[in-house]
Amino acid sequence: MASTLAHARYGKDKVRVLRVVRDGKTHHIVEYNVTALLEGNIDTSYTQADNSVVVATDSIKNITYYLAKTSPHILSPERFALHLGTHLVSKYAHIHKAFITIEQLRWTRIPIDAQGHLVDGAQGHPHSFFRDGDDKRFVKVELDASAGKDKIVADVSAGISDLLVLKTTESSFENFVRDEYTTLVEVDDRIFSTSVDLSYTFSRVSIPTPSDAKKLEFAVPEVQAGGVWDGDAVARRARAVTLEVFAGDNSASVQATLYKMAQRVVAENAHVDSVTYALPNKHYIPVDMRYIGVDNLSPASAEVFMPIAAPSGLISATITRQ
Ligand SMILES: O=c1[nH]c(=O)c2[nH]c(=O)[nH]c2[nH]1
Repeated sequence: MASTLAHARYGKDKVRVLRVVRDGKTHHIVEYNVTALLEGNIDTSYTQADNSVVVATDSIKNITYYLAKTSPHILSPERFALHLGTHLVSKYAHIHKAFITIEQLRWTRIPIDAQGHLVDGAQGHPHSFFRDGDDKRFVKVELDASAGKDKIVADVSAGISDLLVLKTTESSFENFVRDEYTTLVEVDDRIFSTSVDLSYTFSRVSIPTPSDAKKLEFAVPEVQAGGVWDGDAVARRARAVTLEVFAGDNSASVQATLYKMAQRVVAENAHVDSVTYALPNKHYIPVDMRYIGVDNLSPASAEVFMPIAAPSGLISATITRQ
């Protein structure tokens, strides 16, 4: 037969889990969409209908829920992904790699003061939450145990998607190439809106061998809260930097603003090796009202805009530590 199985990977997608952690009257929650995929000596399940090498995707789902119940790392998506992946490659002799993706949905405490009133900046209710944004935090972990179950290494990247922002001034776009195809006019003042996709890559970590495949604890000191790459702290800083630069930059272009954001993420996170941003330029076009004698086109008088769903620009770049 003139074909061969070049690559095989399988597992469970969209495992939805909400976990409550009760700390007295204060409750913590996380909501995750988990993808857990496996590679290893599984080729015969494709080529010879040999299911003896298949850990059912239903079992992979069950393991995800079991660890959501028992893992001490559940509140951190980076650590939970490392734990889940480590468990999978440790437990099954013929599984050499695990690919875990976790998307975390936002749940923020409702800011209620001691009198029960909604107050901006109040500490937050102990057990009531609201969705305060459509942006998601995500984590991607690749666990590789192919050098041996005692030599597991993990590549971890994480980031933010769908963080929608808009500013109404301090954005321009001038001095671009002008030729026979150019119709865009130069503007020194425009709306700038984008839906930020940001991902950053951490330096590789080694996972200490779990002494028993069922053992749930594993310690990766650099990954713990306060460690050299504490995923929660990096995610918080990356989101803050993105919003700060977006708001504060007098933008010459999406490209120039993106570069400033990425430089700061690298500068402020010692163990982030590289940062990639993908920024759609979500165009808002001032409506031409000259037909009725109204100026809505010059930057100072433009007040009514038409959001353009498509096409959009798409500006991306990766910035690495030197
Ligand atoms: O910030 C921008 N970068 C571009 O590359 C571009 N191209 C375009 O038409 N408008 C813009 N804006």
